[in-house]
Amino acid sequence: MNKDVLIRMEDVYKYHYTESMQTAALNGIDLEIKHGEFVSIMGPSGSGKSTLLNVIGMIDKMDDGLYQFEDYQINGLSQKDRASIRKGNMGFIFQSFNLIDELTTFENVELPLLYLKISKAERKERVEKALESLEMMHRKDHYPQQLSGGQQQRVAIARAIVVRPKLILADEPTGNLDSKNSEAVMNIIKELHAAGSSIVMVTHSHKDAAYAERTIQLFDGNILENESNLKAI
Ligand SMILES: Nc1ncnc2c1ncn2[C@@H]1O[C@H](COP(=O)(O)OP(=O)(O)OP(=O)(O)O)[C@@H](O)[C@H]1O
Repeated sequence: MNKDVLIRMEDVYKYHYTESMQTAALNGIDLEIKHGEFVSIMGPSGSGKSTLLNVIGMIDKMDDGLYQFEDYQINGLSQKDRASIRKGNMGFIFQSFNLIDELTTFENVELPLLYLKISKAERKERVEKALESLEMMHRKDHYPQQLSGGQQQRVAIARAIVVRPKLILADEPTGNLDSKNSEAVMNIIKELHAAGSSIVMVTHSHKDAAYAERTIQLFDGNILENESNLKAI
C-alpha cells in the first residue's frame, strides 16, 4: 500500500441486528485516510457515524468489504490480533469521557501502558508528560468525580495520547462540554494534529468540524459527500 495511506476501506458493510430486523449501519463505505490527516465525520442521527468510528477503531467487526490499516489487512483477523493492533496504534476520546471511577487521574492515564507491558519507570515518565501537556498534573491523585467535565475530558485525552498513537479517534469529544471547554478541547486536538497525529472525529458541531481538513458526510450508512474544509480556514 502507498506509504502515505493510513486507512483504506473498500465496500465496507456492517449490520446491526435486533430480534425483528437487520440494519445496515454501514452500507458500502469506500474511504481513504492519509497519515497526518484530520477528518471529521458528520451526518444525521442514525446515519452510521459511531459505527464507522468503531469499525475504524476495530472495536466493532465489519461484516463485509476490505479494511487495511497501514500494512495490516484487518478483515479476517481474530479479535485478539485486532485488539493488539488497536492498543499499539490508536487512542480513543469519547463524549462521556469513559474514565474509570475507581482509578485516579494518574492511574486512568497509566492503564493503556499497563496493557502494553511498559515498565514502571517509563510509565511514570510518560503519564507525567501527558498530564503536564494537558495541564492536569496538579490533579493527578483526584478521582474522576472530583474533576470538572472539562478536566475529565483532558484526562481522557491524556489517556488517548499516552500510547503515542498513530491515530486518534474522537466520538463527539465536546458533546458534554460547555462552549469554553469545547473550544479548549478542540484547540488541544488541533495541537495534536499539528504535532503529526492523524485524527478522525465524529461531531454534530459545524464549528468543531471546521477544525478538520476534510469532512465526510454520512447518510444511511453511505458517504454522501467528501468535502475539503480548506476554504473554511
Ligand atoms: N447495537 C445495535 N443494535 C441494533 N441497531 C443498532 C445498534 N447500534 C446502532 N444501531 C443502528 O445502526 C444505525 C447507525 O447507528 P450509529 O450509532 O452508528 O449512528 P450515528 O450516526 O452515530 O447516530 P447518533 O448521531 O445518533 O449517535 C442506526 O440506525 C442504529 O439504530
